Amino acid sequence: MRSCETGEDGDACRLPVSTGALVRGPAPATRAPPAPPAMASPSEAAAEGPPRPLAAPARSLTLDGVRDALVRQEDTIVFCLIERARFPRNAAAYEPSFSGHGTSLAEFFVRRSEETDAEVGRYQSLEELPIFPGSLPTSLVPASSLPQVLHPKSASVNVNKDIWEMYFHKLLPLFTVKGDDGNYGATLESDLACLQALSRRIHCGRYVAEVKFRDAPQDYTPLILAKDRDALMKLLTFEAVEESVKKRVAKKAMVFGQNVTLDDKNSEEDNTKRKIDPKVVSRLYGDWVMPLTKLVEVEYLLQRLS
Ligand SMILES: C=C(O[C@@H]1C=C(C(=O)O)C=C[C@H]1O)C(=O)O
Repeated sequence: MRSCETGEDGDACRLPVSTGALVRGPAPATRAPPAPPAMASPSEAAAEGPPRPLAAPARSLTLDGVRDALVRQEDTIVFCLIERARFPRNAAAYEPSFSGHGTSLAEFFVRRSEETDAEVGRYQSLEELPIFPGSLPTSLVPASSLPQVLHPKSASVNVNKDIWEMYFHKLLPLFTVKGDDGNYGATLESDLACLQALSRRIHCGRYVAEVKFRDAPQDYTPLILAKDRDALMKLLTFEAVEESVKKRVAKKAMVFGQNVTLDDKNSEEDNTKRKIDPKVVSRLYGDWVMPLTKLVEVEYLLQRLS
């Protein structure tokens, strides 16, 4: 876990074990020759490496349980954004090539971090999906056999490329101030924490889709067979839930981002200076996090019967 965790419970942003959270499979593909800097497309990413075999469905997976996990992950995401907002934009870290390298410093850092993560077994958990899955080393940690709940083919849905584009090109300019303090290492560390938190949340869409399918196979099956994306999207959408999510994350940004002081006189004034704008967090969810979660749900369902 990275530095933006709230502290008291390092594993609390995960799905509870009863929902099949600690889902593991064998390590991803062994290291390939040095990969080109271009990112894999979501479909390429899904295609890379053998599908990880999954065991029999856990009976305890419920929509309420997965939604509870999503609520808890909101805390992690808001704290991660607050951490990143401590640094200015530091745009030089994202420029296409640095010191003769074919990638940005950001991409270089994420690729190297993911190699280490792969070696320590991070991606044996199906809740963790790499952003650059193409050339990862094998895990040094033996895979353990924990309950596995996702459908093997659908489990590899990976929209990390879209998350990367959204984060760097749309979101970052909305919550960081222009400027450059040269502190690129810490900045990128906190970017990666944001990306991983967003990725975990958005790919929870696979668990949501699995539970929705199991709850109503008679509704989903004909739409899956007809490959009717629009109808699937309509069926899995709950607008009232989405409205509550947007309101709750804005409130969390307001509460977590306030300056807490012991001085009653100053506290009201300080509270107007938030560490992150609640409207940005609400927009992040409304415009990107929830649509991408639903895209994951649809993609998962389309492969659910194969
Ligand atoms: C995740 C779900 O599916 C959809 C996506 C939501 C989200 O990303 O928060 C909320 C409601 C649904 O429209 C769900 O039903 O809980």
